[in-house]
Amino acid sequence: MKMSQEAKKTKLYSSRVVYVCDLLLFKECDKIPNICGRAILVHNLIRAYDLLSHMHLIPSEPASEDILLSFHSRNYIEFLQKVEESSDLENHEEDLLEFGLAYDCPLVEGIYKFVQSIAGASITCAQVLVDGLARIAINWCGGWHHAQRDEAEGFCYVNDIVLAIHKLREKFSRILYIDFDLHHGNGVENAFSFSPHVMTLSLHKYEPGFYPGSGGLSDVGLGQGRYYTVNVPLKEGVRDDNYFTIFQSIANKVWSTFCPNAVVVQCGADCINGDPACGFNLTPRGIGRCIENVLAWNVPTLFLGGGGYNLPNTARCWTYLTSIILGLQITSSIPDSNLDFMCYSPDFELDIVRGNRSDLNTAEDMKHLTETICSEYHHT
Ligand SMILES: CC1(C)CN(C2CCCC2)C(=O)N1c1ccccc1/C=C/C(=O)NO
Ligand SMILES: [Zn+2]
Repeated sequence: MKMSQEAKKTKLYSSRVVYVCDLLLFKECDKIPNICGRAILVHNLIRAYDLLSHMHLIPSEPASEDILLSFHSRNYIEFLQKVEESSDLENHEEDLLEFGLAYDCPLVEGIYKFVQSIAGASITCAQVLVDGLARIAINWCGGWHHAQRDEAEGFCYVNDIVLAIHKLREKFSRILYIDFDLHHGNGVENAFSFSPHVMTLSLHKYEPGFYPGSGGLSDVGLGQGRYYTVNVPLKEGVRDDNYFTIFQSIANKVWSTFCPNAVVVQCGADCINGDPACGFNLTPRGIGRCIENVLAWNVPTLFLGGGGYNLPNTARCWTYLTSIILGLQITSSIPDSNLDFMCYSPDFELDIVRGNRSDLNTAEDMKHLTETICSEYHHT
């Protein structure tokens, strides 16, 4: 049967990697406190390594009110719209607090437009995967995993991940969410804790008093979703080999039992050595090995950003991960054509080496975690 032009075009894209390239989005993303300037730094480094020419660049569409309401409450969304219009914020004090817009989620200028833009980028990527226009999509401005249905949390104002997974559910029946961020992906886990269609797997630092405090080993999901929530609580200082070994064991078990037909990966870079969050002792190569495992599954996959407070290191990490996703070898010396070249001093190297701090996760800890988690499947 002769292939139509449209089908040929779609066929062509299906092996492609789509990358959200939108200067307006980068500008909005740079409004987020603590990571101001990060979005364009990441993009500039990816461009300096000439990786853009290997990807299909797409602009981002802002999310409509209806799409935002597919997860967030009407109260929360209408409050964001109201606050954007009003100039006198004084008498909104208690409302701001009620919707989490304080402390680590201070009000940002034009907050509703900001939320539409941030959410829209990940949803645009999900739409590309649903339409079969590509097998892989990347949005380093996404990954805001703490936002809850009716409030901002942990400097996440909108849960773009939940909205993107909701969009993917239009076509895919079993979606695996993997969260490599240093912090537990509580917002995404909460949204799907009752669902057997979305399995959430989060590896994170877990110790008394460490934010957000959820994501313990016994946190396995609820009701129909029991055993579709997987948490890997780790002590501080974890290194590449321990991390990759436990990820590989769990990921392969999840692959063979859950058989996902789509994957969403949150690549928060605050787990990398040198981040001020100072939690784990990983390097981009360690995370790179984990995503190589995911890429080998060959199912539609969406890659998102997340935390990452050492801005040059976050740019190094996500540029390296982009090269892994593209299957390209890139040099470790930062191209001096890069606009922000001086940010990468004193080494001007892409590689981030691990620190000397010890890995508090003992071999017994890792064995216990692996056995407990991998044995869970006898119940289902
Ligand atoms: C204020 C920032 C966002 C910045 N920050 C950096 C700056 C210095 C050390 C780590 C935090 O720990 N923060 C937080 C504060 C309160 C609640 C959550 C977070 C972070 C969440 C996160 O990264 N999720 O993936
Ligand atoms: Zn984080």
